[in-house]
Amino acid sequence: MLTSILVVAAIPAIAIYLYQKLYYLRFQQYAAWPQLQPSLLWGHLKAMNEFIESGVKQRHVDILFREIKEHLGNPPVYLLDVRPAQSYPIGILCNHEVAEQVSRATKALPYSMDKSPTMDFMEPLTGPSSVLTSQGEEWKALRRRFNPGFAPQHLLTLLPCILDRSWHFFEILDRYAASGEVFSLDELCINLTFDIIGAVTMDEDFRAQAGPEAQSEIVKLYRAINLSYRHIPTMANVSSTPRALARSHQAKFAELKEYSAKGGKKSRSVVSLSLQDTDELTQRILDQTCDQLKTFLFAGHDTTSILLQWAFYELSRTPRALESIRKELDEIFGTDPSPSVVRDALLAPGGEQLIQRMSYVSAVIKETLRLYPPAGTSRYHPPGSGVNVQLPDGSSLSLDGVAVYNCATIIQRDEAIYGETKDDFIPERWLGDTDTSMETNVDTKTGKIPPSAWRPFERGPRNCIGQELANLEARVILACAVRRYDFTKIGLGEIERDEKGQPILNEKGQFETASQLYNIMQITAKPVDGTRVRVQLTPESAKTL
Ligand code: HEM
Repeated sequence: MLTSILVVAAIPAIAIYLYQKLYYLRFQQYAAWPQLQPSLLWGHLKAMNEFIESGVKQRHVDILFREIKEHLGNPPVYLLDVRPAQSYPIGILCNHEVAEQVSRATKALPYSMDKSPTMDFMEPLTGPSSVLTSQGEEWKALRRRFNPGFAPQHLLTLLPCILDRSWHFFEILDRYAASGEVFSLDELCINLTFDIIGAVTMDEDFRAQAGPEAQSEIVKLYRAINLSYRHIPTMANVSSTPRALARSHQAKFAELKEYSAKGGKKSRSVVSLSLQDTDELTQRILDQTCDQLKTFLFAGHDTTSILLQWAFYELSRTPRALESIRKELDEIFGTDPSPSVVRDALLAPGGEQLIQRMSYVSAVIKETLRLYPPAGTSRYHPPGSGVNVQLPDGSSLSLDGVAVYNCATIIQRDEAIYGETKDDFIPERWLGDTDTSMETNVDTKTGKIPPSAWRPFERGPRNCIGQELANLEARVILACAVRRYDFTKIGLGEIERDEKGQPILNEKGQFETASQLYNIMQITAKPVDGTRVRVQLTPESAKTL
């Protein structure tokens, strides 16, 4: 009897305790952060849902984050309390100076802040020991091991391979130009960049562009994995495909063992670098190498293919930019627009210097990655770590316990930096500072754009190891393609025409479009419709046939 009375009496006390605890978590713990009005039970989940419902539901979270930031009056950072959906809140970093403090090395954090557990969703794809998600000394050792494979001088030796793989791409485009068929540029670009990264990582020809019959199993598996992330991945498809990948990689290692035994350790492919100094292929080494291969294969093709799609699309609706890029290429390679002319010049002695002269091409790449960064970084330190950042007003903010996200989509469209043209495709803004390398990226001559306000490859020690490869691929492919083809977007983002069937040029020098092409989240940020296009040979190219 007494026990029952005590239990009944304890209920209000427990309820009050729980209420106070929840009240603290929702309204006090992170009160220093700008944020939407939280609800006691749901934090910001309900409010976020209202934002999701107010627009196209599939849109990429970066677009949603941007809308919330504008709603909040453009603070430099803000908080989304997504507990209990996740055990920690998310901090959206919208200001380049704050983002820079998260990504740079400090005395206390020589490899910058740790990667966030929000990255765990990548594990089925990249494995537990991936260079992308590993931390501390383990990460440093991996990075050191792979750096030689991405040194600028070494990358130039890949030029013949990049050009060779690109040839299939141009052949396929020629076929589509002849048939007039509508096709997915996404599929073509993915297959192209997969073939290139296959050669770089494994010295392999995956024949991704050779059609479903001839494609390597790995290509099909990656496609399946990627699609499984389109919606919430089901355990079945996410867990089985990487296992199959692992089997496939392990078969490769057996070959490699033989290859190494013959003294073939000179290659700088990821697989060779991963196994260098290895005398015995233990299961641990096999597993670790497999994780790195999975990481490089994925990270090395997906993002670059997105860059190409958006670049072709933006050029197709910006006649001024298309004219400028073609003019630059005419000046460098002569007026014959055949890709073979560009290839021959690039492969001839001194060809590398021609790449350095492609300022406008680089500006197009830089501007495309500014508007449509395919990826970002997220970092986390648990409560009590003592990690703070300084906000632009000089105040200090604790990041402890918050998974912070450097939202490049927001940062790279900051009106305070890019002005009223923040949402417009203007490659010219980069002329005079077309260096796409994050290490050497410097202020423009006018000093207007701070280096940290352009961060598609992220910055600091955990920046993208493959950025120079991506830049090289994109420059070579654009240089060969933009004078040969005219792309026309079909469906979403299609150009509007007047009653005479002519495109309508707006005051920004771009063709008006009837709707807007946008990104969705499919691991990275990619165009929603796979970039459906039609392609034609340019009149100059048609003449050379
Ligand atoms: C346009 C193309 C690319 C973009 C926009 C891009 C973007 C990024 C970003 C934002 C990160 C940081 C991710 C994070 O902190 O979670 C990153 C890391 C990484 N990227 Fe890329 N990437 C591109 C191309 C490539 C290529 C071609 C490769 C491989 C050859 C590659 C391999 C990697 C790897 C291995 C990391 C992890 C680096 C580390 O933590 O040390 N990426 N990339």
